[in-house]
Amino acid sequence: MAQITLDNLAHSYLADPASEDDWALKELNHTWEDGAAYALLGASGCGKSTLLNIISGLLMPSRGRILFGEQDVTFAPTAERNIAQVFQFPVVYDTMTVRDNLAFPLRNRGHDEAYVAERVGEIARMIGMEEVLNRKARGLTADAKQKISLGRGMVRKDVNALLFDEPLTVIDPHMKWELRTQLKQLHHDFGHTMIYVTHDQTEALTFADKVVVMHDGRVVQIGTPEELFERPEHTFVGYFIGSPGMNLIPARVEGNRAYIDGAELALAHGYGAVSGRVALGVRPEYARLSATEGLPVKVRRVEDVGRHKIVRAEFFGSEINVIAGEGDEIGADMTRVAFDPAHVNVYADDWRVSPEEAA
Ligand SMILES: Nc1ncnc2c1ncn2[C@@H]1O[C@H](COP(=O)(O)OP(=O)(O)OP(=O)(O)O)[C@@H](O)[C@H]1O
Repeated sequence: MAQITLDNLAHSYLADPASEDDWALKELNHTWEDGAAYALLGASGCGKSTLLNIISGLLMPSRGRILFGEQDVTFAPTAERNIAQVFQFPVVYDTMTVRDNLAFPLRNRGHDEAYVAERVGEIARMIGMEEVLNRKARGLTADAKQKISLGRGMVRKDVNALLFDEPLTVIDPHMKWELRTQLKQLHHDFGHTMIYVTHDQTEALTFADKVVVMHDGRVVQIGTPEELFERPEHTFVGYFIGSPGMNLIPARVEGNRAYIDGAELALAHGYGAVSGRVALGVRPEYARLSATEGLPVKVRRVEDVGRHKIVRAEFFGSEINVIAGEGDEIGADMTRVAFDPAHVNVYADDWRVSPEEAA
């Protein structure tokens, strides 16, 4: 297992990049801790595969270095990096049995048969394939084959890192949850450094210790699921994570006051002079409708989604979402919305502004 350091890393697919937009991966400095589980999360085209391919050695970066531990592997081929990879679609040997597929990476490294048998047994148990170890992979469902790919990716204990590129794409929805849970358990048991690429926030948040959120070729935040929820560093994180995402309310901020179209709101913290395109970010979970308190709002629609209600409303000409409890009555007198001040974030030009006392 190794710590992975990305040092001034950047990549452009163009020979002669001129503007910011020409960089598929904008400059990135970060150390991925040894043994941690990371998810790389972002919308299609944001640069996830570019970063993963640089880490795996399929792509040489235009700038910067990548280190595994102390070793500079920037220009080392994939085979020399000692990593295991699991891709979107299963990569299995159809003519081999499930057992031989799982054993392949170990035999390849010259492990003795006793160790191979023990380890294959352990992995088969974890992916629930003990009963089919002697079957040929041919004829198994796509789900089962992808489980073999996952098992094969995890069979070696001595890899520097395990890289997953949207590995649950072909998995039946009802099995996704189960496999994700198993992966988390495997990570817990074996302590591999894992990097898991996905555009699905649920996958990212349930799998990872730390989520790396990418937007437009840039890493906009690296944080625990809780940090991403409570303190999105960029409006994209607020919008992309959460269902519905964070409300963004254009405002003017002076000290510990915010002004929305002339209406005044007290903030929990003081801010310096905030300039640029300023907005308040409030998650729907931290907004509540009231008959007496808060600023005026017009309820447009209430969606009952089972565990809670999503209220779609109009607030100073824009849409605002509020999450209400399952049993909450949304009466006609609910014409105000109040925010929990401790959970209001301030943004300037899309980046979160730190409160003065915390700066
Ligand atoms: N081989 C390539 N040549 C030129 N441009 C590329 C190449 N591969 C990717 N790009 C561009 O680089 C940007 C980042 O793409 P990348 O595939 O890394 O994103 P992604 O987040 O992995 O997307 P997806 O989830 O759709 O795979 C995109 O604008 C894409 O069009």
